[in-house]
Amino acid sequence: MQFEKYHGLGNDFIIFNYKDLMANNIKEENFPDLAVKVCDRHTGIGADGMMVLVEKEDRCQMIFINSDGSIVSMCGNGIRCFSNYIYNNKILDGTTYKVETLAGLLSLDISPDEKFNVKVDMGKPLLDPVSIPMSTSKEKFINEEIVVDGKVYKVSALLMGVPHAVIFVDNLENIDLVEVGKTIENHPLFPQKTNVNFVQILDVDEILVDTWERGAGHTLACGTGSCASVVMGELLGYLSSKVIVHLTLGDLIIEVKDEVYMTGPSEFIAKGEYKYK
Ligand SMILES: N[C@H](CCC[C@H](N)C(=O)O)C(=O)O
Repeated sequence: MQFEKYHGLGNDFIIFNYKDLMANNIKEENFPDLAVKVCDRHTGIGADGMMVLVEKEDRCQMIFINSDGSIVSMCGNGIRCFSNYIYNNKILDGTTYKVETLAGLLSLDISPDEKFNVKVDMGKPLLDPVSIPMSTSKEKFINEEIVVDGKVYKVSALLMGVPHAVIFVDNLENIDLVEVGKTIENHPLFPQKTNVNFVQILDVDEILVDTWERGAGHTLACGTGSCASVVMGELLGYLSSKVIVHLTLGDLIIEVKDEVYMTGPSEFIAKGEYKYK
């Protein structure tokens, strides 16, 4: 099957077209197994996740699957890569794309410059535990304490398309991201697990974010996680409503208005033929 590989600030994805998968007799029930195999960085192509594009009348649908095979509703860096694929393959016209996801219908404004910057309306965050979801009787879960290996972490949780836990720290270098991230990802408070974002504030409009992703592990960037971090920082009075998020390979601009807007680049890496066994 024909694939294309893209990355959004190092968060990398393999994209297939649904029609091509069907033509190769790949059933939807095989998508999770295909994702695990194609995302393997030794025996596959290698990626943090896989996306399948379904062409529709005036929009496209994005099916997103983590590298562990879990199907989830949304991916911020992924949807910018997805729009790059749409543009390159001339699937939709114009420079505003509508993309259907399990988190809802999203609107993307593309500027096909050399960095292919895209502004995505990421929708509204949800803070009620039922929506996230969380197993707690609290009305909101903000700056609540979770103990990991004897250390107390102040955790704030929200749904930004997908579940996110946000932890503000003095210095990212002092955090055992893998250990703490993995523990909170799988904490009983999160019945569908969660992504975990560690945030270091540089200024009211400038932060560093490092993310342990549900179903994908430590990634170089997380778009929904960057949005979640700014939403929570603004809510707590730490941040302004427009923030530069510094990630390993570059920056995202996050604006919290009526909805949350994310602007950032994506890059085509390769295309080719993948043999699914
Ligand atoms: N990397 C993605 C997040 C994927 C979310 C996925 N890890 C999950 O919620 O299970 C992003 O840029 O928003």
